[in-house]
Amino acid sequence: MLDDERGPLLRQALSRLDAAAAYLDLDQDVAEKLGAPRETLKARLLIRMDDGSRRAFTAWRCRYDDTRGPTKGGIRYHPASTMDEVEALAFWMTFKCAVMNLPYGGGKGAIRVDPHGLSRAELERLSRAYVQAFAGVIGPERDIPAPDVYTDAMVMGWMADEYGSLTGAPAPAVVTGKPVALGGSLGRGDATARGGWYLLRHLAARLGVEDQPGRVRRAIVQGYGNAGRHMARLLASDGWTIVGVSDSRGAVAAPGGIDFDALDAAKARGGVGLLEGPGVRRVDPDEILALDAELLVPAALEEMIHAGNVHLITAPVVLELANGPVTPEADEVLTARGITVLPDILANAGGVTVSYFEWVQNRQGWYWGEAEVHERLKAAMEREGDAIGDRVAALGIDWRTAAYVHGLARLADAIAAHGTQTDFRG
Ligand SMILES: NC(=O)c1ccc[n+]([C@@H]2O[C@H](COP(=O)([O-])OP(=O)(O)OC[C@H]3O[C@@H](n4cnc5c(N)ncnc54)[C@H](O)[C@@H]3O)[C@@H](O)[C@H]2O)c1
Repeated sequence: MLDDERGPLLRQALSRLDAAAAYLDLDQDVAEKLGAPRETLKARLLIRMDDGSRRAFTAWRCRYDDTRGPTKGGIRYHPASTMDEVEALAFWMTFKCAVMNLPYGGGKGAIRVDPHGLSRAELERLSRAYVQAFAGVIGPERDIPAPDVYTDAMVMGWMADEYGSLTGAPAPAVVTGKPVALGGSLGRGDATARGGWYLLRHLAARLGVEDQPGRVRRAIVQGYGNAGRHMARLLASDGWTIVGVSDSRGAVAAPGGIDFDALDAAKARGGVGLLEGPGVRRVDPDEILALDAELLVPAALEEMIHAGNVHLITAPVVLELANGPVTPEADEVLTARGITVLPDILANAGGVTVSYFEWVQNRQGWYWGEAEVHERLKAAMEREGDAIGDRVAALGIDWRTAAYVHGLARLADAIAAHGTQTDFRG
């Protein structure tokens, strides 16, 4: 194995694999196969800017493991993206798909770019250039991208269109998270948050945060973006009071709850920190972690909760809508303090689950109503939440380790089912 080629973020992600492996009787083949990505391709995307100049952007696509099916994972547009980050995210996708029992392996992609600095036409040219560069890797049966940070349905629509042009026929199943008009699934827009919300509602009694007469349930949402915004509204619809929110530009505390229309207007004007209203006060982003609350939802980026700020958290339950928002050191602190962390590979798996539904609908050419999508998502979250909860109880371990054990058991079964190991042993 090419250990030295793995970056720090991927190594950190792999430490979760080692922790889970201790609870399973695994063949050596499993560690060897999952210890590094199957392939990571890098390209230099050269596009024409609106002013006539040409600019190059670095891009990657990683297919981490495809034992359980075609690789699946989003594409991120971010100025700080690295190959290491892409590979760590692809590793998480491998486990997330296994945890949810989706017939997929894990992949991920990125372009190192600040999309806010590009015009819409430049963004479209860049997105199409990405598909041109990686057209030999992606495909409905091989590797299926989706949106991630700073990419959305519009970007996926361009990508599906470009792939169709290159191959000579429309192929909607090549990406998920498309606009509904181009074969996207109803219910995909809020699927990540909705999946986390279904999971929380189902496990609420087990976690001690069920609705009870006279009980106030307060939540903090770190990262008021795609996932965080939907989550805040879903929680509020269930009687939760949202007492703090943040984005990359600021944060507010609102002990009496938040007016979401005013918050969206503030976000559109330049960030949630611009929200004003009775009892609302602007605070430093980390300060919201210290607010009195029963639930903290990290929904921004990786490593936002670390050794330097974990001590601020008082909420007894943390639900990870972001990928990798808690560093392993911070995670240890939370576990030692008895705080329950519902891990990313379960808690934010609603997005990829509805992406799977979208792919199934595209392949069938048969489209489901929104209620059917919600019902199937709810069933999937509850089924895997219960199965992981059972491992927590049986093994006396935290939810993250139990989720990894759950996913790893399925991956190990698939690796064994390929059958070759016995051919070479007596
Ligand atoms: N959208 C999905 O379907 C989906 C699915 C699974 C996981 N996720 C994960 O959820 C996270 C958020 O994704 P998204 O699609 O909502 O992206 P997004 O870009 O819509 O939202 C990210 C939000 O985080 C905020 N943010 C950035 N830096 C911050 C900081 N330092 N402090 C506070 N807030 C900060 C941004 O301002 C933005 O509001 C990512 O980790 C992503 O990988 C998203």
